[in-house]
Amino acid sequence: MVVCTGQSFLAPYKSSSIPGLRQIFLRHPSFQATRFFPSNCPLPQPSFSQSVSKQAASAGLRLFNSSHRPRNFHFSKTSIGPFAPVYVQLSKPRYFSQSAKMAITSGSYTQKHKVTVIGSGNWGTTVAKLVAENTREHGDIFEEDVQMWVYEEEVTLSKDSPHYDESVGDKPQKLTSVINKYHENVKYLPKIALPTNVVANPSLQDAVKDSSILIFNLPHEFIGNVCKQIKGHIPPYARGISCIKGVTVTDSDVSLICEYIGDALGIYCGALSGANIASEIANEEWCETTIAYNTPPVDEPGSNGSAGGADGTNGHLDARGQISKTQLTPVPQEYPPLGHDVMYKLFSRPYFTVSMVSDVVGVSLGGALKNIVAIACGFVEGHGWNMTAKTAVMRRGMQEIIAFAREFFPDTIEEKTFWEESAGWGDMIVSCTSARNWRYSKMAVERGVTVQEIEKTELNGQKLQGISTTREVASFLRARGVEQKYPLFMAVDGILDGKVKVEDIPKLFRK
Ligand SMILES: NC(=O)C1=CN([C@@H]2O[C@H](COP(=O)(O)OP(=O)(O)OC[C@H]3O[C@@H](n4cnc5c(N)ncnc54)[C@H](O)[C@@H]3O)[C@@H](O)[C@H]2O)C=CC1
Ligand SMILES: O=C(CO)COP(=O)(O)O
Repeated sequence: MVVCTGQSFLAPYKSSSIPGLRQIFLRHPSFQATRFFPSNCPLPQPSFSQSVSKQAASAGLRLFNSSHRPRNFHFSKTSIGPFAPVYVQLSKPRYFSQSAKMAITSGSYTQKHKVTVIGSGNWGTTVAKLVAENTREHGDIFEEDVQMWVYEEEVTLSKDSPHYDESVGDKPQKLTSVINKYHENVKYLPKIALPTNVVANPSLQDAVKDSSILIFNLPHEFIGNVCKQIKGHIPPYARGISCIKGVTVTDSDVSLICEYIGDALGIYCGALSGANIASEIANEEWCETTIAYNTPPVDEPGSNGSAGGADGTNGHLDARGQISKTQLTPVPQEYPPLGHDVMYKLFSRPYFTVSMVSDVVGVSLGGALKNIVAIACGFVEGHGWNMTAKTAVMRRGMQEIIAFAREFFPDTIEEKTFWEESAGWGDMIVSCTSARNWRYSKMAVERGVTVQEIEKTELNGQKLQGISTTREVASFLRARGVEQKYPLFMAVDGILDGKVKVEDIPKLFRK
């Protein structure tokens, strides 16, 4: 970590002093936001950019807005004075660098990361499986066993189940006992063998105890209650990844699930989202995903936990580019440093290609809002229209997702995430052609019943996130008086309510 002040901040970065340094990236929200500059700042906002550009040129460095940075490159965050973060790109991504590998494999860390997956539905169990394969493979970084918290329920194994036991008969059994005995989640991910180091645990507090990495993977409507239960039972330095597709709204505000988790628990939490159908990935069919993780400055190697902002915070920015209210406790130095390289090792599998980025807004909103569009596609197809109508819905839907991101996260949104990442168009396409929200809303229209009824009768406990997300987003937009800007989102809400007909959708777009 290099912290510099005033106009001379580029000097330590000269290529001669840091081998491999060629480019510097400024993270634009902070760059533009005068609030990060104290009143005695010698660099007034308008001239700041020019001044920095000139210095960069004279130092032989290229200077970019951070939204232009290439994919898959690691950026370490440092500060211009105590105010604005800067991303410094070394010529190689860090998780490919020899020194980083050596540091992790040399046995210099006395602690390993313990990993807990919170949730065990269709996707939760699939992620527990792939993560457990990796904790086995990277025994130098992670504890081998992966805890998987299971919302306990009873299941009955039928006579044709390979696990049917005459002595138990058709007596109900606890789902956790069945998972731990047969290494299969017979209810939410049947017929998939789980690694034996996935340990199903019905106690949330016991499952998260001492875990430095928490993977949140359950329907978004349950996250509030789960956070309440685990608050105070996790290490203060824990870090999270949310695989949840949804948002949290009140009438006045919308927040990303990963931010909601971070604020509720006092930790940093990133987001994983992509074109990911759990059953296909569980069968090890190839797919891609996107992980957005903004390594907090306190976790940067060499920061010694003291990457302080001007106001006594530890320099971490929230999803709107403002200094976060959450005061983070650094991951202790006894653990391998928790940044892109470790997260990559935890999730990447030969059949699960991971792209690491730092745009938590794009990744989270893409994953949440495409579920509304998937429901619209199901309605349209159930009505009897085909690919051209669905394409119109997808295009309109993506327009509304981007409009939403621009309206509510104007300082931080990196629109290229929607175009270039699996969490953007990739997820839109798969969700509108083969995922549950699409499939079951199509079925609802075909059968002339509501999607809510189909969820109850056909999904065996699984949830359609698109129903609640549509409701929440529509009510938020209405409360803000901006619903006319989002005709497709509002139409889906109207159809769910029985107030709008599917065949009326095209009328919404006539000028
Ligand atoms: N299934 C998939 O292919 C994918 C799902 N996702 C996302 O992953 C998240 C989790 O979804 P799935 O794993 O598919 O879940 P699911 O829909 O398969 O299962 C529902 C889960 O909710 C749990 N549950 C029920 N009542 C509960 C309560 N009161 N408190 C806590 N948990 C309760 C059930 O035990 C079960 O584990 C969602 O946000 C979804 O959008 C993301 C990518 C792929
Ligand atoms: O998010 C998903 C695909 O990327 C899964 O969506 P469903 O919840 O509609 O199955």
